[in-house]
Amino acid sequence: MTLPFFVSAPGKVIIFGEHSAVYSKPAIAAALSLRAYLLVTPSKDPKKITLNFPDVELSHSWNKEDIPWDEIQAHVQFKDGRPLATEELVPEITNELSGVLSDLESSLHYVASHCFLYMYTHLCSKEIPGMTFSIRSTLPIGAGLGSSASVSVCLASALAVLGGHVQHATLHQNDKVTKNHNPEADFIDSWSLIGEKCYHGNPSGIDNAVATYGGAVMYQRMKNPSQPSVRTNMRNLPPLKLLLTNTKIPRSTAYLVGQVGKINEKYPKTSASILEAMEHLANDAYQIMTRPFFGKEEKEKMRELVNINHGLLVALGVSHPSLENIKIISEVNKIGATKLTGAGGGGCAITLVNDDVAEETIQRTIDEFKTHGYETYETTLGGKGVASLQFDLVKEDLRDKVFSDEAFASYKDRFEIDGVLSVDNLEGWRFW
Ligand SMILES: Nc1ncnc2c1ncn2[C@@H]1O[C@H](COP(=O)(O)OP(=O)(O)O)[C@@H](O)[C@H]1O
Ligand SMILES: C[C@@](O)(CCOP(=O)(O)O)CC(=O)O
Ligand SMILES: [Mg+2]
Repeated sequence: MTLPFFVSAPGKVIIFGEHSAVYSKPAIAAALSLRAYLLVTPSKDPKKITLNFPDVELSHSWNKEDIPWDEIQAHVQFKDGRPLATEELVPEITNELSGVLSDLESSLHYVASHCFLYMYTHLCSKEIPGMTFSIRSTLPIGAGLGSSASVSVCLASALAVLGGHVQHATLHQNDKVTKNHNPEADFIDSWSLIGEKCYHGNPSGIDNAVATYGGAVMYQRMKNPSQPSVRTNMRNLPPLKLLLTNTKIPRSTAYLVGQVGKINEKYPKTSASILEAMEHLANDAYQIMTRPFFGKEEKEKMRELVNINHGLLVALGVSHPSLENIKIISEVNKIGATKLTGAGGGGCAITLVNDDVAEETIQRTIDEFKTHGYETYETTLGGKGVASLQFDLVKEDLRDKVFSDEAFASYKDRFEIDGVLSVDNLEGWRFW
């Protein structure tokens, strides 16, 4: 195995169907140009595994020998010689890992480390020398844009490569269009869902699917968890002008998904009707978005559906005053239709901007958002999926800088990270 190397995966925006996706209803989402990057370098001490996750202020090392490899691997299931991503996390493994995790005090650090070790102990083995795993992301964290899934996909792909289950990515972006059957990406997707299970408990799988394959999809989890989810690529995403605005109100997806679960238990019939409405809405949106002609009438319907979807999410109790404020401001300025995106409770909102709005009005609205402390992102939809960057594929004069742990840790913001590493600009990135 040649070290160092990078992997990278995008965040996502759910256009229709968050939360209902967990209940096996269809949802539509697209990958973003904002991404997570994971750098894997050899550890100075080959017995040590180190995590450097500065975005969440986590820096932690383990001695590889302290991991109960034999006890854990006794529970690992295999299929075709590769570790199998199970339907549920195996409680015995989580229990074995708790001993190695006992010195992590914050629950955020515990969850992130558990996620790493759970995948590491399945996909790698004690024979593989120690390494340092450093993650930086251009995505806001805990804001509804799938930062957890992009990290899960990065970890799944890097660990699958290290364990020898998957080869490094080889495709140039344009080759991808012709590739319909992709077992390596499927393996990464299945393991990143395990990562999402470590973060959320009950993920639908839409976030990690989008982070793995990129582009835009209509996604539906099956009611029977042993059946594979249905993923329909939406190759020709209509030209949607979207504003993505972050309230910066922190929230946890696991908590919000749990709250919707409680409403579902308390008022099963009422909640079933809301979820069914979301199902019809996502199907209607899919029909409209895939029409050969996407004109004024289609755009108007999309805006109506955005408003209805937001209303249904409010009914499930996952909005927040700041999200309502973004909705009010965009309506007062008549720039378009707004809904929350992702788990809600804070985090981000999307605004589907009307065609005829003057650029000046959009800018004025963004400035008004700013006065409330909100941040609006310029990003494109339909971003590229999971990718790897091998040392040898980068131009010789750039290698030392690109693959330096110190340089990677020193980038001040997302612009500096993308300035060096962007999958669109740096030569050498390959896609699975
Ligand atoms: N850059 C990062 N470095 C390390 N961990 C991260 C990073 N980005 C996300 N995570 C993990 O994902 C969690 C946030 O996931 P979640 O609550 O699902 O929000 P979202 O996926 O909407 O951003 C964080 O608490 C952290 O454990
Ligand atoms: C609420 C949900 O539909 C999306 C969660 O997205 P995020 O973690 O808030 O980015 C949950 C899921 O689909 O797993
Ligand atoms: Mg998440």
